Amino acid sequence: MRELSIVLRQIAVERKNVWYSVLFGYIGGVTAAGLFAASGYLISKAALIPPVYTLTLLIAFIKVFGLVKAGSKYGERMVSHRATFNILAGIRVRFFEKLEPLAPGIFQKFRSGDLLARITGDVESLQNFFLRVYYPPLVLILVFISAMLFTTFYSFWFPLIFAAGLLLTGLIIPALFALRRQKIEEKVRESRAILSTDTAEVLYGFRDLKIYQQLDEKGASLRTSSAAYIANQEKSSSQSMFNQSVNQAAGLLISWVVLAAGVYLVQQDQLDGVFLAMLVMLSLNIFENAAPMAVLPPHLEDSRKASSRLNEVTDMVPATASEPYETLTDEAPSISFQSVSYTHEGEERPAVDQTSFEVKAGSKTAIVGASGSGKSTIFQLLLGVLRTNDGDIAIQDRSIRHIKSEDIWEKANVVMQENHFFYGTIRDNLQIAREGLTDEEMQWVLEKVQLSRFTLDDAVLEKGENLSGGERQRLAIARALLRKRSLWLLDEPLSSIDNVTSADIMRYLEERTEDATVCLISHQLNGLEKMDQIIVMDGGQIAEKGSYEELMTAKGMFYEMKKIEQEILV
Ligand SMILES: Nc1ncnc2c1ncn2[C@@H]1O[C@H](COP(=O)(O)OP(=O)(O)OP(=O)(O)O)[C@@H](O)[C@H]1O
Repeated sequence: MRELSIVLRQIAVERKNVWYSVLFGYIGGVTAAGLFAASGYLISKAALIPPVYTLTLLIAFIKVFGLVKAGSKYGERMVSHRATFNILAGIRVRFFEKLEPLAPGIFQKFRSGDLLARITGDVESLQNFFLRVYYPPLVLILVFISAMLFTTFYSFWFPLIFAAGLLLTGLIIPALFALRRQKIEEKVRESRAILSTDTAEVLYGFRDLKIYQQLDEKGASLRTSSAAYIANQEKSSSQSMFNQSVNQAAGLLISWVVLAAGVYLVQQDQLDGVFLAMLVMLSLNIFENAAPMAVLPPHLEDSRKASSRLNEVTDMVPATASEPYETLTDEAPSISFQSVSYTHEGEERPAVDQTSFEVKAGSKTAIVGASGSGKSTIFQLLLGVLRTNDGDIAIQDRSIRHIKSEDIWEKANVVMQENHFFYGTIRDNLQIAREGLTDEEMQWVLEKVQLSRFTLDDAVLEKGENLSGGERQRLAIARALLRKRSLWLLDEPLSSIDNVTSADIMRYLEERTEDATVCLISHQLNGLEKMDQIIVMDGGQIAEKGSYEELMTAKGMFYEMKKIEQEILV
């Protein structure tokens, strides 16, 4: 049951609606049984030609039962569904709250399609836990107990038959079917996850698949996984119908037993024959309600599996700061790396290996080096997205272990190689920089990054698909410029922009970041002359560091890189 804690906790929050569901369910069940029983009694009694007022009274009873039954069934549906939607909403919020701190590293463990299947399919399937597993058995047992108590007045045999029937239809038959259902439900879940993963891959990789003419092949594989999911769902539904029908047949059989017992008792003069139809009708009604119990174990199993899959994600321990928490001031920060090492999950070679360097407050540092030398990993460690395996990082002389990542993100302007853009307008994408931005401020900054040909109302498609790589980079810089922060982390922010535009924007950035601490990752070695410090990375380690002049005089790696760049440019 531990795995169901995610849903049980939300049910506890909804306990008022849960109790109402049970109450309305019980009233509905008892009045439905009363309606059937009174109808049976009315038919038998009418055959004996009683006084009219007896029949009138019985008809009035039936009408009242009918009305109360309809009202309470409606009430039960309403509160139980309200509870279910609230429970699902609560689970989704909880799941997202847990997911948020895991977000940067989550894709190392889960594929996005699989994660989507968990967030949508698994959460959705938990609706069956409350609606079919949690409260209906309670209602059923209460109605059965009431019916058994009622029939005790006629003979002790009836409650015994009812109890045996409840055992058969509520426990034995569902348990017998449970195993078969388990297998098919497992297949449904598996095929749903495969379909979701395949769909996400085709959607994300659509353009490349088209260019590499692999779309037909991927499309065919997607159709196969979709057909497998549909087939498994069909099998699951028909099996569920079959199980319910068998349980219903068992219920009818019990009603035959009630009839046979009743006939015997009438013959033995132990029961008035006028009650026979009433008892059979009562039995027919309550065993009809027991039929859905056949699908209870699979729903329970399904909910257990769905919860476990959700727990697999939420049980991941996020890389968080530990107490005592330290907060950063708004001043330009100093940064210090002390023998920092980090190895990405699943990798053997450290991406950053025993790296130490200092960045003075308000200084400008460039990090250069071959592709894969660990430059971006340094930024991720600095932002607290990744936590060091070894060594320590300090910002404003405070260990990053005690600084919440949100605090670092709050203080930093980050422009990465790839930045996310939302579906909407240029304005929507700039407004996330900070609250209260005016159109004038946004237009002004667009001019500064040479995007003045765009208006604030121009559309931006998902992930900025309708913008060129360079335009996306400039829009990301514009967004950062609007934030006005004292720490700038720029990871090749101008790599897709032509040299002239890039030099202009760089000049403007220099002006705007005069007092800020700037760390710039760059493949271009031009324009680094003004940097206070250049760090040259090689295979996760610092090969050399110093000012431009120092490195050029040392004639080391930087000097060689610069020579190669010049040869290429000539
Ligand atoms: N999420 C990840 N999972 C596993 N390995 C990773 C991950 N990200 C980076 N790496 C590995 O870590 C090493 C350093 O990568 P990093 O992105 O820091 O290099 P980089 O110097 O920024 O490269 P580039 O200049 O191409 O951006 C590389 O060998 C890379 O393959």
